[in-house]
Amino acid sequence: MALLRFPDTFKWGTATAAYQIEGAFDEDGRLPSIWDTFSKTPGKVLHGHTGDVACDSYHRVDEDVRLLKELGVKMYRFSIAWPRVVPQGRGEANEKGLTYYEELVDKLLANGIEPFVTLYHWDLPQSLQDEGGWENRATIDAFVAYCEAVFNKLNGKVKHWITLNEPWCISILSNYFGDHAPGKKNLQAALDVAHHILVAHGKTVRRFRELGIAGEIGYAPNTEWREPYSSKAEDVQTAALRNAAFNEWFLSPVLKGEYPQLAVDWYASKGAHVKIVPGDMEVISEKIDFLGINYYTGSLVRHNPGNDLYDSEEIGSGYEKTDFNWNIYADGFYHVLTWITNTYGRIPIYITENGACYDEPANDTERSAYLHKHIIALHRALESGVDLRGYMVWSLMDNFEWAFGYTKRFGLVHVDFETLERTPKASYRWYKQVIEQGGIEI
Ligand SMILES: N=NNCCOCCOc1ccc(-c2cn(C[C@@H]3NC[C@@H](O)[C@H]3O)nn2)cc1
Repeated sequence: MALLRFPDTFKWGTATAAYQIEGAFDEDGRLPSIWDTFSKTPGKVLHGHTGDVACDSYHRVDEDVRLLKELGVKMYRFSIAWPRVVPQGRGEANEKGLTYYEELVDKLLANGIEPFVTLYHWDLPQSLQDEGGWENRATIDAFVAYCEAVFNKLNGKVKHWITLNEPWCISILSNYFGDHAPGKKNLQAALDVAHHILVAHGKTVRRFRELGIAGEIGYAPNTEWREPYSSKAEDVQTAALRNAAFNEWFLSPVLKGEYPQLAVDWYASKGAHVKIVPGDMEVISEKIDFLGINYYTGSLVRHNPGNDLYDSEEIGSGYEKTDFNWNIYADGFYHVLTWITNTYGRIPIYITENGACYDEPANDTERSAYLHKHIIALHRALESGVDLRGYMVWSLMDNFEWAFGYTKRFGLVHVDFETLERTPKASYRWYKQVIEQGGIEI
């Protein structure tokens, strides 16, 4: 057996998000988010599950920090709930909300764990949604003001900041497919949301620099990798379109100041357009310090007119799948990372999410096998010149997996949602060893 070692500077971590783990949905001044509304709307979330209690992490900071310490991670990515910090969405900040996060950060630092903060992980204050949410450009400045309140509270303690998590999910999944909050099914609305969150990202980066906040700022798009089923022109074109619409749509505006023309033209053929105000693209492409990349899956695709928004069909057969019914496609991880570097130039990259859903604890060796495959792909990318700085497993613990509620388990730690008891899984022990040895056996 050989050890695939990562550089000593490479940071191993894990990740969670506020609405998925905190609970305490109405405590200490928190007001509803769009996910409180969505999860309480019949038929939106499996079994009517909500984030009211979740993993009760709001009340179990010491227990969760202990799990992180024992795991041996050097960084922990979590998100800050806007509805706790500025409950009305704009206006007065809630000191109890800010203090909760300061205490969490202090406990992480006291345990030698670097906090990696996500400012927006989907929990938009409902009061802003009542005014149009991200479809309304006014929400952009509300977001910048919320971020400024957090920057000022945690400046000097938090050194890595992420503006948005998975802009594709925030915009397309939530406003075209309607699977996530607020559950709209309108392509123009989805493109409006996508553009406004990108402007909000850029304005926040600009404010971060103006305020002279310590540390680095980036953002975390989710990526997938689509390969053409055949060398037929229509299949090659379809794969290019899927990669443009999923990956480039949220990378090119930030890293090149332009939308991918292939997808712009495709959406125009569907009657949808990006409403760019002069100056927007310069704001969106305000230089970032690092890129967070989330990767889970990919597939072959082929041309299939009318099958979906992109006249495409994903080929699922022939791949092992996780319990999320996603292909296990580790080569796609290598391809997307090298493609990013070749397309946009060398930029520091943290893997801000990679992980697998296996619902039965007995299948947890499958989770370790998934991680093993993807860490090999990561090492290949590193060896190929990708500037990889760290890797965070999604997720530290089983949690509220959005429209699937508590039925889909991504955690290294099992959570009994009746008792809230945490139990490290075999994959927790496997990952602990990876961290200790700084790499994996092959
Ligand atoms: N109605 N038709 N729908 C068709 C459209 O579905 C096609 C694809 O849908 C998707 C795509 C991607 C996801 C997803 C989930 N995670 C895991 C979370 N990441 C952030 C963190 O919070 C984790 O929980 N990352 N990505 C979900 C659904």
